[in-house]
Amino acid sequence: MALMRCLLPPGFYRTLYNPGTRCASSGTLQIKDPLNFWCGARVDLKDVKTKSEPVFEPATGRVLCRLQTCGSAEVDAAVRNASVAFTVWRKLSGMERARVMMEAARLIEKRREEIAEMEVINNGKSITEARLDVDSARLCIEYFAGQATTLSGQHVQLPGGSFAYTHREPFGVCVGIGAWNYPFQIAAWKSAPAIACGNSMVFKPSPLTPVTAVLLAEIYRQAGAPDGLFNVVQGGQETGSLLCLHPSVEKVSFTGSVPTGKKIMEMASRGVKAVTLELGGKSPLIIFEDTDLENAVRGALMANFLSQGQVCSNGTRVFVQSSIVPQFLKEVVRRTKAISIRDPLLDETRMGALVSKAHLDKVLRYVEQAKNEGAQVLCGGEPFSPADPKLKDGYYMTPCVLDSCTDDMTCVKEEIFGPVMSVLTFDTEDEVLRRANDSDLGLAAGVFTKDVKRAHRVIENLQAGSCFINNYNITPVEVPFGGFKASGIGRENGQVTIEFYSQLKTVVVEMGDVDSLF
Ligand SMILES: NC(=O)c1ccc[n+]([C@@H]2O[C@H](COP(=O)([O-])OP(=O)(O)OC[C@H]3O[C@@H](n4cnc5c(N)ncnc54)[C@H](O)[C@@H]3O)[C@@H](O)[C@H]2O)c1
Repeated sequence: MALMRCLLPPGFYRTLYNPGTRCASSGTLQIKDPLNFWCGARVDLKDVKTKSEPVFEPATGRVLCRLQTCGSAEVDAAVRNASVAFTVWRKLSGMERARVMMEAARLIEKRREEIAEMEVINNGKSITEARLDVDSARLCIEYFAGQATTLSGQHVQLPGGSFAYTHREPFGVCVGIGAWNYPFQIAAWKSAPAIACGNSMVFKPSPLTPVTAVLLAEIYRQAGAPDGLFNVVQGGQETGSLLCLHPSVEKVSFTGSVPTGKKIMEMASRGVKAVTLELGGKSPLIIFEDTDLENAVRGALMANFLSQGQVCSNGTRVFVQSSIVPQFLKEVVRRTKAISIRDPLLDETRMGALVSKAHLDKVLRYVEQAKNEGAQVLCGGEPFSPADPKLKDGYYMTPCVLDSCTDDMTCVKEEIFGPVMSVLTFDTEDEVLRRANDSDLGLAAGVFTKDVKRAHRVIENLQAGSCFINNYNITPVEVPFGGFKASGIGRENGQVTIEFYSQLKTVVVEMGDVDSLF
């Protein structure tokens, strides 16, 4: 196995993460920086005139490090490095690529706890969820390692013994741009299909959560990937734009909000580059009166409160059939009030901190606006200070259930991206379908009912890319994930994703003479 070839002198790393002294409590863990990575190593920009900005630990509000953001020279260096890696990587067989990917998956498993802890201190989610995110990243890399070995084309017989064949080729340098809610997982969900197909990647995490993508870069490198196969450049909008507009970039895969997705598409269109867009949602969850109420309540909680409600596919418009509304609300509120909000690094914590102070304030404003527009707060929706004094400056709020919601309210129309469930009542199937589809977004949807015919009929008529029957927010890596309407273009995970990270070449082979008209 190749050791990481560090092009920088020792001593560039400021605070070394030391598992020997690990103390799983917020406010104590240190991150290792710098966080940029290309040429097979972390790159320190401290001598380069570059912008820097603070990175916070949401659980405590403490500054974790200062982020060194990349300008055009750094983006260009990373893209050039990725171009060089591409020339090597594309020539490997699927089996050879798979071997590196499987080794990366093994290293992720070995470092699971460390990666999960880094995710927690940078994102604020509970360690239990962060571990599952790391597992999802590993599984995705394993899955696409398998896909790499099966990439194949089609043989088409033509008249006179002539024939054609097709095969899938990589694009070249792909750019990945990530959101802050699943930092490590997004980096894996984008890089795994990309490199399985023979591409290289330059990845830009959100500036709010820059810490863990670089761990993935180190892991790929340690697993034997060539220098430059997976690079990390840090920064915000400006760095992202430089990546999208770079002439050597062939494809952009983006996860984030709808307004940014539109800008990405516009920039990519200038170079007629392929795009994958994984954007926002305002998804409906429909609960019929014949449902198993216990499961429906569990489903509604999973659809709203994972990752402090900061999940794109969340079913935040919960439509409940009139006859079961009282029982449903009673049980949902009881369980929501019982959610344990504590230090996210503790195993027993079920809800941690929101990603930033600004985002917390935005979510709280949505709750205020909902009240002003006539919604009734059944529980939560307030800033929260956990008992532990070191968490007093963290970004916590109590999970909120809103009743008496109507379709025209802002909380029902806009993606809040926080722990806020809006409950709406309905009477008939036709009515709920019309209301559920009344959105520009179409990421996900769910239905709870014991009637199997109704379940399929409703799903068939829902305008959403990722649908669930009698469960919610289940995302196995074997299953494609992505949205309809303004929620996106393309898919992540599942076999079909190979099509979004490769291009089809057709070759026509003449076995006879050329039949010329001239
Ligand atoms: N569909 C999905 O799979 C999925 C998954 C996670 C999050 N999301 C969505 O992401 C959003 C929350 O994430 P966010 O706040 O980080 O989104 P965002 O759109 O603000 O930012 C996403 C990324 O884009 C970068 N960026 C911003 N402006 C850019 C520009 N002009 N050019 C290039 N890059 C630019 C940011 O730095 C960040 O890395 C929510 O809407 C959520 O639904 C979708």
